[in-house]
Amino acid sequence: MDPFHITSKKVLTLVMVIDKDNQKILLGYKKRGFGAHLWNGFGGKVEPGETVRQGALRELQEEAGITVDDHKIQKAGLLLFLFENDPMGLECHVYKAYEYHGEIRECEEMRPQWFDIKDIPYEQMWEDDKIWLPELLKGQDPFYGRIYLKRKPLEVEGEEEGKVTVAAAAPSSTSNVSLTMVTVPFTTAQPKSGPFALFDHRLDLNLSKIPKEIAFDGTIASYED
Ligand SMILES: CNc1ncnc2c1ncn2[C@@H]1O[C@H](COP(=O)(O)OP(=O)(O)OP(=O)(O)O)[C@@H](O)[C@H]1O
Repeated sequence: MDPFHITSKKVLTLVMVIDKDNQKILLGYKKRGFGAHLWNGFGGKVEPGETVRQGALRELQEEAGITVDDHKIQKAGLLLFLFENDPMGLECHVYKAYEYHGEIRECEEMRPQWFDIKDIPYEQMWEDDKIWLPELLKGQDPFYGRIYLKRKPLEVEGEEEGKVTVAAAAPSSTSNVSLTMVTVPFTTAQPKSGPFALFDHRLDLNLSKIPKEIAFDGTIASYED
């Protein structure tokens, strides 16, 4: 049995806000939940009754306090995250925006901060971000990626430098009930890049050749712009 076979998916969004003039990117430090203690774009689960784009705009507003005009948020890609021995995949719709309204502010889930594009903290981000984010920044989008992840062992060797409370990866991905908060040590030797390690990936930079409906693993991803 293929350990990466999925039978269902959750639909998620991820918005990257970029200041082209100053060559900066807005990232948020996730304070709790799935991906806690990692820097990432802003996003979350699409709620019933909203389009993927509406979900992306809502999450950006909730997590960073800012809004983007509907026509100014551009689809940058579609990523399918597959976790070993987890039948639930995550279909992540990635957007980019170069303009926004409002004041950036912190909330109880995310702490936003601008980073120089040349100093993106990839070592404290999901390991897959370093696969696709450089392509987005180079304008090599839209892309379609399949990202295979394996749970990291919780035990770490080496000198202990600190403790971090993370959501231990339980089989059901983002479902809150399946996450257990545990405190694990981290060291300088261990990248603080979350509970999953990148196992394999395929990134296709030629999304325009892929039909609007992409069939994979017996399910259909709707690709809206
Ligand atoms: C596996 N590799 C990954 N690489 C890069 N980004 C990843 C990711 N896996 C999940 N993400 C993003 O992390 C956020 C989780 O969102 P998440 O907190 O679960 O959603 P939401 O805010 O709805 O949750 P609440 O239930 O309200 O806490 C969401 O933007 C999603 O796109």
